[in-house]
Amino acid sequence: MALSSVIHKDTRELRIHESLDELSTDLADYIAELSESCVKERGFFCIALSGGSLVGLLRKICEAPYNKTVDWARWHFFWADERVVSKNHPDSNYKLAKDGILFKVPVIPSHVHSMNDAVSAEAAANEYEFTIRQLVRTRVIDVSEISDCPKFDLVLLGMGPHGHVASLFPDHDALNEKDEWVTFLTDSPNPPPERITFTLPVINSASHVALVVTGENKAEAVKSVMNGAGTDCPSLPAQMVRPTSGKLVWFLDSAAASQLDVSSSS
Ligand SMILES: O=C(O)[C@H](O)[C@@H](O)[C@H](O)[C@H](O)COP(=O)(O)O
Repeated sequence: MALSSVIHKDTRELRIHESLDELSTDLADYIAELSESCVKERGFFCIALSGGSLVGLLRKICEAPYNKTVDWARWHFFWADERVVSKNHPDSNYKLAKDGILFKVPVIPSHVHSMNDAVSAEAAANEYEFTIRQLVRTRVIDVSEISDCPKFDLVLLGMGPHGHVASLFPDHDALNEKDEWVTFLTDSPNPPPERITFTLPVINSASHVALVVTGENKAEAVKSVMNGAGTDCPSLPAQMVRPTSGKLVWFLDSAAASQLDVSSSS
């Protein structure tokens, strides 16, 4: 598989691909390797998904050889964010993952930790945090040595054209949430207005975070994030994603990377 270029920007790794097919294969390789090492080390692989184009780019991990070689029975699925709609609604991130991934590979139904769609956003957020707390207590989910936050093995995020990640939008109060692991919003600038989301402390406590960003309309935000200094940048939530002790990888296509200076590529 031809990896177009790998760039290191301080602690971030950028993997830039000429085609979406290459990107999807590299993403599958990356996740399969991570799953293997986490299962060997801890017996589980805890992965949190977001919505959007990311899910389509996970298609290769559902195909040969990964559909047979990955130890799916050890996977636990979570959502980094969810829209407050019923699970069979076209806007549901659970439905997106169910149709795009969960139907295609041998997952264990009790390992699929989706959010409750039958209660209010607030109740569903509280319930989800409670579920995560139980799984931290039993060490299905690892715990951060630095905070008492859950340490997901992998949090997969997309990024909106204005730099939002999960359901953390530019200049929104949810970016300031330091105590809760899961929060909710009723005024999302993108429809639907009600959403549930991991908070930044949880995202930044993960042992691996991958941002999967494609398309020309993301190029400017990608450039701003890469050139921005510091993480105190509520106008650009993606810049606030900097795992405390974990690894951060950006999977980009050449359109999303088109405004970057790639002269330092290796
Ligand atoms: O439910 C959501 O809205 C998503 O989790 C959101 O954070 C998404 O990942 C970005 O908006 C990027 O989406 P695209 O890749 O489709 O642009």
